[in-house]
Amino acid sequence: MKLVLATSNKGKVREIRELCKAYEVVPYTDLIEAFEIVEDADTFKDNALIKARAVYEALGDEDVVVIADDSGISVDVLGGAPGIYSARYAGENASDKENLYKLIEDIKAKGVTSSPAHYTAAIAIVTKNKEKTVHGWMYGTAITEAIGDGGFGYDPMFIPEGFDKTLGQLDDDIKKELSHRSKALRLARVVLQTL
Ligand SMILES: O=c1nc[nH]c2c1ncn2[C@H]1C[C@H](O)[C@@H](COP(=O)(O)OP(=O)(O)OP(=O)(O)O)O1
Ligand SMILES: [Mg+2]
Repeated sequence: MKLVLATSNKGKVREIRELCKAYEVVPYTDLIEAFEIVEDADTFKDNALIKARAVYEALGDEDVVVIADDSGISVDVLGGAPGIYSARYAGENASDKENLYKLIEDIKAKGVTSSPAHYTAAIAIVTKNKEKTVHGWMYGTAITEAIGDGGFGYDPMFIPEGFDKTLGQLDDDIKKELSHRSKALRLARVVLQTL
């Protein structure tokens, strides 16, 4: 079965491919022109559904299976920010680096050098007559330094629980075991088997 990913994030495509080896995983931008999808819901789940539905409809092939991931980081000392706003924390078209450095500065402004934090991933699966969502979480510590260049997004400032290095430094295989996205995709694979 072919899975079409409703994302334009290359880091997600790489990770989802690695975690869904039994499927042919194709970003929707390989099939049709990229278009803007307004992610204006107030939960990860509803934003994932918005993306998956938008791509399902745009493809115009009722037999296709579309998967979307909406995810983000929540920092305790910031009351859970940036959460669903993670991708636009430093502004509408902010880069990963701009978002990362803004988060570091905002944690520092609280007078601390680290804070408990967690990542959330909601995965939506949309196909003919069916919409399903699953979630996964990864807990750890957000630090006020960026170390390493592995992963993507906020990974250089995130130390997963039980480790003393950031996801920027740790091997990809470790993130693959523990991540919010891996956990959600494990559940998504169960749903896919029922299609
Ligand atoms: O494993 C992760 N490691 C580091 N950072 C991460 C991760 N997972 C999500 N994040 C951050 C990146 C982005 O700032 C936001 C996701 O925003 P989100 O809207 O879901 O994705 P996006 O706009 O990059 O791509 P798209 O919407 O096309 O799927 O959270
Ligand atoms: Mg997005």
